[in-house]
Amino acid sequence: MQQEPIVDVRGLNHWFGVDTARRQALYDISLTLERGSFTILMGPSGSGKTTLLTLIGCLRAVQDGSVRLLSQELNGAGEAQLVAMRRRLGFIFQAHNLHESLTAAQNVMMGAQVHTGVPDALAEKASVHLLRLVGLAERADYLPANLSGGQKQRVAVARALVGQPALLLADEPTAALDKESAAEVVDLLIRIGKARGMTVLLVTHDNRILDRADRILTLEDGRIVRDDRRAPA
Ligand SMILES: Nc1ncnc2c1ncn2[C@@H]1O[C@H](COP(=O)(O)OP(=O)(O)OP(=O)(O)O)[C@@H](O)[C@H]1O
Repeated sequence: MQQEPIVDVRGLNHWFGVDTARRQALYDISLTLERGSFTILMGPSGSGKTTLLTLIGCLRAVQDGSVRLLSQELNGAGEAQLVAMRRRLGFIFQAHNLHESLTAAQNVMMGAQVHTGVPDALAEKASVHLLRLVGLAERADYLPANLSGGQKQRVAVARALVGQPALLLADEPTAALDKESAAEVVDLLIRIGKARGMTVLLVTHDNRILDRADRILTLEDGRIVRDDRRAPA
């Protein structure tokens, strides 16, 4: 039996503003994301990438069309359902958004606690494991101020993964990184994503990482204008 996709978007439209200021940002978007796939969403500034990512990520309400996420319809979902769905996702943003007063391990632990309300001892164990996975076991007790940009983003990756999300949404996660750190972060996401069967949707302008995706979706003026797939490496 064919598994339902992790994300199934049909005929999605979205508008911002009211009255004469009302502007359509997305037009009739349809796409599916299969389990374990790594998809890059690219396109010029203002083309609607973040809007689409935030709709799929339950960070804004669906106005028109259908978004099915982990087999649940988001159009018409109440705030409580959206909050519950968000807990099942992982997010990484351009700014790592780490708490400066907490160590790397504590930042990752917070991710575990927000997601699952698991006991401290278990959350700590999971955090240590994740930091090892992203190559930062030695720096678990460092504050963010004492980590490089790439290391901070790797902590953010660990934090996003600690809740074992089925879907990871990343918005420009490599924009602030040098070439080597950007490649490291993307390779980590791919390696861990494949190992866990996690689906990744990554918004980027960063041409340096395009060749790593299974699939590249291109948005222009709120429409998907290209859908390039390549055989997994
Ligand atoms: N909160 C908002 N209020 C009004 N208009 C918005 C809002 N957010 C986005 N828009 C508009 O919707 C369109 C799509 O924006 P969006 O941020 O999704 O594009 P993007 O492709 O992610 O751009 P960038 O690469 O610059 O981040 C743009 O025209 C933008 O001005």
